[in-house]
Amino acid sequence: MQLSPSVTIARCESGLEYLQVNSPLCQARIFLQGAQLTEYTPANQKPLIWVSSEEDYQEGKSIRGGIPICWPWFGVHQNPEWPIHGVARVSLWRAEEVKEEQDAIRISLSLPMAQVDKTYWPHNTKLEVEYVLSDKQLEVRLTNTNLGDSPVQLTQALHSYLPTPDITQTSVDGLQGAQYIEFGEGPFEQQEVVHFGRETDMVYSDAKPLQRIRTPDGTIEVARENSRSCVLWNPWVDKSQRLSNFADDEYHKMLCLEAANVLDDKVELAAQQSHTLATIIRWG
Ligand SMILES: O=P(O)(O)OC[C@H]1O[C@H](O)[C@H](O)[C@@H](O)[C@@H]1O
Repeated sequence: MQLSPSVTIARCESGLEYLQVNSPLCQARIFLQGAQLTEYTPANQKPLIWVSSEEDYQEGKSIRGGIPICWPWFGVHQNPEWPIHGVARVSLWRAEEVKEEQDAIRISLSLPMAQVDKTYWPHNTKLEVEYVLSDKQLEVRLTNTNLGDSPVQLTQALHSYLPTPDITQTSVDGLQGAQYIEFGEGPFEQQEVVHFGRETDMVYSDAKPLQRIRTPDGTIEVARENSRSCVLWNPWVDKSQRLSNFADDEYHKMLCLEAANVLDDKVELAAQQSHTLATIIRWG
């Protein structure tokens, strides 16, 4: 079904629905499950988003790649039985609006709260995401609004999977000076540009709002708004073997740099207040 001149809605083999953008500005794909973007390629440039070759797009299962939306908690909940990274990434979102402007396509989706089990999220809030897709950059804006009368707290992340032709020749600049915890230890201070040679799972607090990832294919810039924390992840050899929908050697070809609100940077919403977490990703 055609939604606008450049945006159609279609279904993949396993049955999941997605919005497909085929525009002179870019190519992109956003699944309704999780409101998860799995493709963004600006015109005449290389893809900026990575998805596993083993992904089979099953209902109720998180897609390995793209930008999973982790909400209303990031990582393992204090009740370890609850799903890691919350429930938004496996819930069915609703497409709200597609707007084509001269230099960008705006797509917004919302998560109907009826989709969310009240055990996990008993609060009266609204959750929306807007994708702004141009020929230069991808912008993702995740807005929480507290519709209730009492304050609400949450943690969250835009868990961006980014491509590299070779992780051993990839580095991340712009985290120097930030504190991080890793595998439950720390805080440590990031002294240098980050290189990859082992499992990496760093949760940074108070990181600068822009990082540059240098890969043999070029520099990827990842900026954040209303986010002091971010997560840098590569599963390396052993964890790759344990991950769902992930080939054993795929850690060579990806990394995640995730715009987050975690640790001391959790979102605290007073009654009727809104907060927008954003990440902006582009070739530098
Ligand atoms: O396998 P998932 O539930 O998608 O989680 C994938 C990864 O997400 C984040 O980056 C966490 O920091 C990692 O510890 C976790 O392994």
